[in-house]
Amino acid sequence: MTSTLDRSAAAISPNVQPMNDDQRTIVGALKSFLKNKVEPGAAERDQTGEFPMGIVKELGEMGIMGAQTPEEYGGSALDTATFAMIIEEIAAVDGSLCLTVASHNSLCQGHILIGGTEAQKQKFLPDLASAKKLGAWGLTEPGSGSDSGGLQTRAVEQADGSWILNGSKNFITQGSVGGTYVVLARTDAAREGKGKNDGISAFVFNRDEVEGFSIGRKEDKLGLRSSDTAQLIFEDIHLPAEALLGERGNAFKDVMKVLDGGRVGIAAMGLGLGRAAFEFAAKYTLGREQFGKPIAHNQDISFRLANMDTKLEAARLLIRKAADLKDAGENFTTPVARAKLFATTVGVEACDEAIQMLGGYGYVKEYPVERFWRDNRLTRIGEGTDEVQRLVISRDVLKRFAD
Ligand SMILES: CC(C)(COP(=O)(O)OP(=O)(O)OC[C@H]1O[C@@H](n2cnc3c(N)ncnc32)[C@H](O)[C@@H]1OP(=O)(O)O)[C@@H](O)C(=O)NCCC(=O)NCCSC(=O)C1=CCCCC1
Repeated sequence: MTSTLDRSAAAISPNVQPMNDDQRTIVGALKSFLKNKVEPGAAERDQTGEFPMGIVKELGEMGIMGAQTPEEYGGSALDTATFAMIIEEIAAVDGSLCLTVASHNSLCQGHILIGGTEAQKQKFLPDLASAKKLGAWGLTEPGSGSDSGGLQTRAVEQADGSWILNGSKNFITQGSVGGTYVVLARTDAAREGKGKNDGISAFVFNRDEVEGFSIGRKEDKLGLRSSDTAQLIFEDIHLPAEALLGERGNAFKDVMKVLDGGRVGIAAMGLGLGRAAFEFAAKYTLGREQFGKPIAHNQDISFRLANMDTKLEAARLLIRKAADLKDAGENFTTPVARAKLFATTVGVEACDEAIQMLGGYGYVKEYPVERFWRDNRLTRIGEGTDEVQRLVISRDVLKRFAD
C-alpha cells in the first residue's frame, strides 16, 4: 500500500472481529480521522445537506478513495475484508460520507477495473483513487430500477466509430459532484434468444471532456442528506470510440459483477449504522434511570441489547465470508446477497430498537439515533432491494435442489 494513510497512529480498541496488524493500523488511523474531522460536523451536515468535499479530498490523500484500486493506478490495493471494515467504521460515524466512499470505490472504479482496457484504467483510475475527481455510476433510470435491463438510454454508433448518447439517469450518487461517469446505455437490439439484457453497453467519460451533459433534479432525501444524489441528462453527447467500456452489447454481466462487489459495501454500511445505534443505546440505557435503576438493568432492555449484539455479529460474519470469497476469485453472488439482505435488515432493526430504547429522546435530533435510522433505511433499497436479494438467493436455492 503506497498511500499516505498514517500507519503509525496508535491502534484504537480492536473491533469485534479479528484483525491482522495491517487492518488494525488502517482502521485505527481511520477512526482517529473520523473522530476528529468527521464526527463533529456530521449532524450539522445532515441538516444543511452540505457535501463534505474537503473531507473527501483528505480521504483521498489517505488512500481511502481508491481503497481497492491497484497501486499501479494510485490506489491502496486493500482486500475486500479490509474495505468492509473501513466502510463499517465510516458508516458508524457518518452514513452520508459512507455512501460517497462506498459508491465511489465499488461502482465507478469497480466497473472500470472489471471492464476497462489498460488505457482506460491509466486514464481514469489515478484521478479517482486520489479523489481529484469523484466517480458516478449511471444505471438506474425513471423506468428501470430493479429491472436494470429495461433501461432506455441509447448510444448510437457513428460512421467513424464514435457514439452519440441520449437519455437520462435517476438517483445517481455523486451525480452533481462527479468528474468521471460510467453510463449504461442500449446500443443494440437484443439478439435472438438472448433476452432483453443483451445489447447493453457501458461508456466512461470525464464530464469536462463532453458537451450535452447536464444535471437535472437534485434529490431531497429522507436520510443520507449530505451525500449527493441527482438526475443526469444526456443530450447528443458525442463520445469517442475509446469511451466504450467492456464488450459492446454485453455490459449487463459486468453490471451484475459490479453490483455484487458494491453489495459488500452496502452490507457493511448497514452494519456500521446499526452498530452505531446499538452502541449509543447500550451506553444510554446504562445511564438512563427510571423507576430507581438504570433501564439497561431491566431484562427486556438487556435482552434486546443481546439480540442486537448477536445479529450484528452474525451480519459481520456473513459480510466477511462474501468478502473472502470475492478475493479468492470464487462466485460470491449468493453469499453477498445473503450478507446484504441480513446486514441491512438487522442494521435497520438495530436503529429502530435504539429509537425505542431512547423513547422520546430517540425521536428528536438532539440525539443521533434518528439520523442513523434515516440514513440506514436506504441500505435496504440501494444496490438491489431486499426483494432483489431474495430473488437472487431463491433462484440459487431452487437451482441447487432441482439439480
Ligand atoms: C437480479 C436481477 C433482478 C436479474 O435480472 P434478470 O432476471 O433480468 O437477469 P438474469 O437472467 O438473472 O441474468 C441475465 C444474464 O446475466 C448473468 N448474470 C446474472 N447475475 C450475474 C452475476 N452476479 N454475475 C455475472 N453474471 C450474472 C446471467 O447468467 C445471465 O447470463 P446469460 O444470458 O444466461 O448468459 C438484476 O436485474 C438485478 O440485480 N437488479 C437490481 C438492480 C440494482 O441493484 N440496481 C441498483 C443500482 S445502484 C443503486 O441503487 C445505488 C443506490 C445507492 C447508492 C449507490 C447506488
